[in-house]
Amino acid sequence: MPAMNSMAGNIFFIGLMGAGKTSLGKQLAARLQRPFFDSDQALCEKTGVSIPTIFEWEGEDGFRERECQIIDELTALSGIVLATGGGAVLRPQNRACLRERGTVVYLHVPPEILFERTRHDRTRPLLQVDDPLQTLRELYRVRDPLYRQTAHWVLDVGNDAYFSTFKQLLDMLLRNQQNADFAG
Ligand SMILES: Nc1ncnc2c1ncn2[C@@H]1O[C@H](COP(=O)(O)OP(=O)(O)O)[C@@H](O)[C@H]1O
Ligand SMILES: O=C(O)C1=C[C@@H](OP(=O)(O)O)[C@@H](O)[C@H](O)C1
Ligand SMILES: [Mg+2]
Repeated sequence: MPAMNSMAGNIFFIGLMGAGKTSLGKQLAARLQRPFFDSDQALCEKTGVSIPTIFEWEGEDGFRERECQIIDELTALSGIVLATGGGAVLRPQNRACLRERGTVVYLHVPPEILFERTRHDRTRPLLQVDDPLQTLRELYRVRDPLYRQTAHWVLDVGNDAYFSTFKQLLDMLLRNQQNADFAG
């Protein structure tokens, strides 16, 4: 694999809960030797409490307000890999920051697969409901068009194994770099 460290610009991951933004983002940043940020992690560090606690104390609206601020701060950095939270695309201001300040990759995964990945997880407040699959289907219905309008690339992950997805991601970045080198 040729070196990609020279690739300019930010890489931002978007997609639903469990799509792999945090895990793939972290691994990609290590591979590219870039700083990695996760907007949820940054919020936890800033507030000193967990995401479920922010939801409990301030509701989803309070969380979205904080998320909007942190996305503005993080997308203003250069040369980073950023994993956003699944709801980051809900606000037009976030969509504009992401779209204009970096290359946005949508990790597209159907709700049924996301359900299998997240069903034992207790850290995502929106999925602590009687029927999380139904919630994921509804979130997919509302958000999939927003992810698509924000993304520069859509990676169809489906049922692929983790390392196969990671390889597809590297291939996509490499093709993009070669195109940019060719155009430049
Ligand atoms: N093909 C895949 N791509 C990305 N993650 C995968 C894949 N298959 C399984 N996973 C698992 O799904 C989970 C995704 O969680 P996470 O990275 O926290 O997602 P997000 O930040 O998008 O909510 C991880 O445990 C990861 O190992
Ligand atoms: O989809 C959402 O609205 C949310 C996704 C979560 O991040 P992940 O997508 O990393 O799980 C986190 O920001 C919060 O629980 C809300
Ligand atoms: Mg995450």
